[in-house]
Amino acid sequence: MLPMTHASRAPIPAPLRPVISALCDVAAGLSDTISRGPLGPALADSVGNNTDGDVQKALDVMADEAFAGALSGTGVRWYASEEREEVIEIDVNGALALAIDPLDGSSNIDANVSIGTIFGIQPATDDAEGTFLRDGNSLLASGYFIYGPQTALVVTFGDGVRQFIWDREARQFIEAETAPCIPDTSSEFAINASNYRHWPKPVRAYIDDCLAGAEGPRGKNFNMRWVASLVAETHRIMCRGGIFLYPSDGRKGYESGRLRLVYECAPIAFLVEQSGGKATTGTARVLDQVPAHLHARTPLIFGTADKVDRVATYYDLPDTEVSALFGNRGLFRA
Ligand SMILES: O=P(O)(O)OC[C@H]1O[C@](O)(COP(=O)(O)O)[C@@H](O)[C@@H]1O
Ligand SMILES: [Mg+2]
Ligand SMILES: [Mg+2]
Repeated sequence: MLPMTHASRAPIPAPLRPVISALCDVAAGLSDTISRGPLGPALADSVGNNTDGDVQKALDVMADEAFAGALSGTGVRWYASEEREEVIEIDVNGALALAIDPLDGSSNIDANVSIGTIFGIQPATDDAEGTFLRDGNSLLASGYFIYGPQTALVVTFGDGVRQFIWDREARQFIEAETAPCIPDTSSEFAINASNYRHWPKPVRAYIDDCLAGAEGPRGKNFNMRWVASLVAETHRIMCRGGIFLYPSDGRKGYESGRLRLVYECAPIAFLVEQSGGKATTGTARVLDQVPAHLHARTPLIFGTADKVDRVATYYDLPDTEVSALFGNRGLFRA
């Protein structure tokens, strides 16, 4: 089903309509299944491990198979999924490549907390894997479905961000007149604080300064959120600003953070930039990163532009300054 665009907005670019339509069909079905919770099939059961060693839940596999199975005839040649070791070919004549995190936030399936699907679409080359091992500047579109109190599609085609809400009665995604636009100011940060001891010093110093609130170098109070669903954190930040951090850390396997560049970070970075925000690794723009391999991870810091810029300044500070509790950091108050 093609989502219904708002009268005041441009049509969806013609070459992308079949694939967006297929993604919407699958997402609508997933939304129904997810919303039935314990009345439906067991979605949160562990069914194995993916190539990265992540535990796969039944819904991870169900979503991956549903998306892969819906793409014939949509112009998609290559399908790369977080849940599959290798790229698969859908249609030899297709001109598009789809990277997807079929089910994001799978630790929240059993808890009735918002989860989602993240995707990025780029032109296909003849090289299956090589198509995806390019920087994010080649993205034609990216977006996410959020399965929450509302099921919604938030998407960019490179010309701003658009939002389509799933109308359960009309059984149609209908475009809202307004799309989320990251505000310039916010006092919220999102990070999994249980990893504090593993973080790099600049991140620790940044969070120390937020936690110190009005009595610290920033001279103002902050609030913290952590949903553990990247789509839910992104949606909140798109709607009301703030910053999200999943840095690299000292744990084995987290040297480049947790989140995957191809399936999660680049698509989210494209949306965030199109919404007026910024997305970096802490020191470099996410969309300029070239994945070393299909499942490569990268640190991800995104949100309100000046907050993301501020984190970068902590990476530039001399070691003595980031190590000291507050040091002279009061010199750059909020
Ligand atoms: O459990 P942690 O380490 O806080 O990680 C939470 C992060 O992991 C993720 O769940 C990873 O995505 P998947 O659920 O697709 O593996 C993100 O949605 C979330 O931001
Ligand atoms: Mg994910
Ligand atoms: Mg996933």
